[in-house]
Amino acid sequence: MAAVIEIEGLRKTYKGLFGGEHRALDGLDLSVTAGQVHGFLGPNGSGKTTTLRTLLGLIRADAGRMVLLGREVPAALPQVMDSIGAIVESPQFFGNFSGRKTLTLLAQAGGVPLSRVDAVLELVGLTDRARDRVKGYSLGMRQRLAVASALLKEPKLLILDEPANGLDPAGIREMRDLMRDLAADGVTVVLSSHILGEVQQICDSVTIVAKGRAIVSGPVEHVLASQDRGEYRVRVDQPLLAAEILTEAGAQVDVHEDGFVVRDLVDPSWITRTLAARELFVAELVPLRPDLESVFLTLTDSVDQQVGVR
Ligand SMILES: Nc1ncnc2c1ncn2[C@@H]1O[C@H](COP(=O)(O)OP(=O)(O)OP(=O)(O)O)[C@@H](O)[C@H]1O
Repeated sequence: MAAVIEIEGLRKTYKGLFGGEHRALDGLDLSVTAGQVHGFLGPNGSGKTTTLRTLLGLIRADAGRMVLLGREVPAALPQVMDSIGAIVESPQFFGNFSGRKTLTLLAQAGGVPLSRVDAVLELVGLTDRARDRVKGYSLGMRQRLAVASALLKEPKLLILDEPANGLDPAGIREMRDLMRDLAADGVTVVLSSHILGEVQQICDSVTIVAKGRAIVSGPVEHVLASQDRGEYRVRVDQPLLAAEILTEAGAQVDVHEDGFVVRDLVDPSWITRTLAARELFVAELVPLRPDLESVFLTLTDSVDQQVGVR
């Protein structure tokens, strides 16, 4: 599959008013394949917005290479911009205009056929409220109106900075369904977020950034598998004795208040066999699979520690 976004070695240092410097991007790499929903994740201040703004030509990088839809940018931005919809800052709408009027004005200004207005209203699920004034819209509806405005040009690539910010669970669910529908229609979606549970459900692939660098990237299941430590939580009568037996037999065991966890295990049946041989019978054996949140915290913490010891 062709890459829709390709970024290599992106660097950006902000210069402060009094001669200070802040390195926001420190050689960042990012690759997004066509037709995917890609999560661009990182803690606050890790460089997500700076990356997206640089990609869209809103700020200038110090170094690095960026390719958008097969064209080198920023040089080719005028040629590719019509194929890209982006929301990198909360768009401001006139509260007294209706959703339809807002989109109609934007369509006219952008030379987009007016038939697109009803199409995008339908896509984002705002048809029923299209005649209402925007000032009566919920935050979720305003977000959907913003997405509708970004979809007017029928973009091949949609870039959204924190689309779920400030939304309640129902709003987040609507946004998630919308992203999936767009991807099913062939639109590549890149969204930055730190609502990781949602990202895990929406995204096909992710890039996790910390301190201006990508620390892991790939399909969600690969990223999760890469951090799988083969852990199993065991519940059994006499947990302390059981933990001792397994440790003596060579297992890595962490004892907790409510039982124990065996790590780095390939075959969980080894636990049941080993304990049964000593007349201890396992009541529960639960694989502990990492989720995106635990992977994110482990990886970004380890970057913090590396920077701390430098
Ligand atoms: N215009 C600016 N001038 C100086 N420093 C800036 C500027 N914009 C961003 N920064 C700094 O650059 C770093 C990266 O910021 P950026 O907004 O790209 O991070 P982010 O990952 O999008 O964070 P968040 O999740 O909080 O939006 C931060 O330390 C931020 O304070």
